[in-house]
Amino acid sequence: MLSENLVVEWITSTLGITWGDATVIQINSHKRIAVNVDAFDGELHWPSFLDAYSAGLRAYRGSTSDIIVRGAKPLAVLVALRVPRNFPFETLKDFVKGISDAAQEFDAVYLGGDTDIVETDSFRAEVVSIGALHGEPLTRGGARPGDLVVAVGDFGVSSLLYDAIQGNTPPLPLREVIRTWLKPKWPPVNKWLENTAYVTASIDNSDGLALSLHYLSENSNVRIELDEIPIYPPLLEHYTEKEALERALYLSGEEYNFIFTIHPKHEALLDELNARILGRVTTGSGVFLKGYGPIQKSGWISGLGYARGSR
Ligand SMILES: Nc1ncnc2c1ncn2[C@@H]1O[C@H](COP(=O)(O)OP(=O)(O)OP(=O)(O)O)[C@@H](O)[C@H]1O
Ligand SMILES: Cc1ncc(C[n+]2csc(CCOP(=O)(O)O)c2C)c(N)n1
Ligand SMILES: [Mg+2]
Repeated sequence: MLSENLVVEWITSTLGITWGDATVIQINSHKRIAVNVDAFDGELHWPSFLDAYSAGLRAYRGSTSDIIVRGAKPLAVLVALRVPRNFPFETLKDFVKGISDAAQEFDAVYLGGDTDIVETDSFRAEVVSIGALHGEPLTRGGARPGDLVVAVGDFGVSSLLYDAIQGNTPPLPLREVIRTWLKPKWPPVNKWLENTAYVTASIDNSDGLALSLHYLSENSNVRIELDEIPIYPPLLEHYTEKEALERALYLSGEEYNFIFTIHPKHEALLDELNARILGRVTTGSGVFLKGYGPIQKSGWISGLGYARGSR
């Protein structure tokens, strides 16, 4: 049986592709662009509570998050669509408007794309996001001992939402949870782009907090020691503290929180970036939380669901 990590490990090692968020292309000695493609799949990324317009916003932001987290300013987007023949046209229009409006927030141009109409009932959009780099591109590999580990927003919204729609929680103000889930937890983007020179490493939380922290730790060859996790407060109302913590760590993908590292002499910037200190980078390996111990390398792996990662 196939899983994302099995396939991606084979492709990247066979073709010599560097594992990471968006890829960077050097245009000439002083110009670089960042490019990312991300699929928005009707089965995997479009839960029933999501209206078509919001799905379009998310499809754009899911792809564009990867270029912003590398320090690039969004410039343009291309979208390939695979649409079932019996798909409601109005729903499709709303989806495309969502993408277009999300791009407009950054003055990014919707340049073009491709459309296939198919007989099956599976909808899919591939979103290519292109951005301009004005400084050095950020990677997952630049964290150094002594740096602060920081993040924007709370973790675990997805876990609460998926449990609630399956009827596994007591009734909750779902609208509010969905609104929080829809918002990418990025720093104010202009402030972020002005200050990427002070950031040493970065990643966005698409596959869960624990996996994201392990990727930072492994790529930077450092140990991460955390003092606290910003848990989405409603989780603490519905689960025990340990359960809420583990949900935030291991079941928290698709939230797009920016997680990054920064030298402590730039701590004053954190307010402007809406970021909170979770802990510190030290020498060694692994990810640890005070009072909890080692954090497992576990999160969302396509094909396995929420599972332990090998990579
Ligand atoms: N089909 C593919 N061909 C070539 N490279 C791929 C393919 N699928 C994934 N990769 C590469 O593998 C790495 C991991 O991919 P993945 O999609 O998990 O990136 P990510 O940024 O972690 O994901 P997300 O879309 O959740 O933000 C990336 O460097 C990506 O470019
Ligand atoms: C029913 C249900 N359960 C769980 C999830 C969670 N989920 C789906 S894709 C993904 C990671 C981001 O995708 P990608 O890595 O492809 O960008 C996550 C966390 C869901 N959407 N629906
Ligand atoms: Mg990513």
